[in-house]
Amino acid sequence: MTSVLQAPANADHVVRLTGVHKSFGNARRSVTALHGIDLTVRPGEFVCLLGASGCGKTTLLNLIAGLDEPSHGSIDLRGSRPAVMFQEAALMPWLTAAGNIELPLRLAGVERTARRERARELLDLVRLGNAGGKRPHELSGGMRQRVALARALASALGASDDASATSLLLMDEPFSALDAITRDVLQSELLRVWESTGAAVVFVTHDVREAVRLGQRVVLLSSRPGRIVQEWTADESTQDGLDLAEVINRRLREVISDHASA
Ligand SMILES: Nc1ncnc2c1ncn2[C@@H]1O[C@H](COP(=O)(O)OP(=O)(O)OP(=O)(O)O)[C@@H](O)[C@H]1O
Repeated sequence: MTSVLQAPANADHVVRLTGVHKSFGNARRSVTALHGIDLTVRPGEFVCLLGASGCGKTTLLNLIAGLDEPSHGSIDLRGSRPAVMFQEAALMPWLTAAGNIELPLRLAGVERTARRERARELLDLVRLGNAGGKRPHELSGGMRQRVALARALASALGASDDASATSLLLMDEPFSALDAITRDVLQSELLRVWESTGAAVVFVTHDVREAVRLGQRVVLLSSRPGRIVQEWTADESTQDGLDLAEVINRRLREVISDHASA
């Protein structure tokens, strides 16, 4: 059975996946990307999905975003459609930074003064208060991703000052194309923005250190098909004096070598 449900208003989650399975292709040439995924994300939670290339991270994010449908299983989503942020900022080149942030509000029918005000607030939030009038080609890669983050927040939170804890932001390796220094800065910025908005975040990465730095929970996926093999909480105590990133790295290497020898 396949279903995408709207949860009741008092749900304890922003999204809950139960037995989610996704295959591509037809019966003769079918690829099982995801198998039996059970995952609950609570309001305001920051969850990192970690896995090797091709393990189904993007497929999972697309299903949560409603860009694709599961072959089996259910996705129980609270509130409005989640906002998505990708590796590339994908800004409209003819619009200013402020215009790009206003776009989802415009599409949602928010009136002009309210959306301008909201765009200004969000530009300040991502520390681009002076760059609202610039077009994407005038911005650095890091600045473009800040605009994309503000646009995603506009989409997730709308024009309301009430930064609702029911909103959900999906991020697909948003910093992986940036240099190490810019990535480091944007990771800190994202944590600050997450704390100040209260939105739940599902963040896809193949970088263990990034997952451990950002996530309250790190969920490890295996490959072909993608299954959840283990998950850790950020405050978890580890044995043998290893830090959590090293523990997860070891498990990731085991998962990759199991897959290679299968
Ligand atoms: N539209 C599609 N048609 C056929 N196969 C697909 C399609 N989309 C994804 N797949 C397959 O599903 C599996 C998971 O792909 P997905 O892009 O979700 O992985 P990923 O973990 O996000 O990879 P990466 O980290 O490299 O982006 C892969 O084997 C991929 O080839």
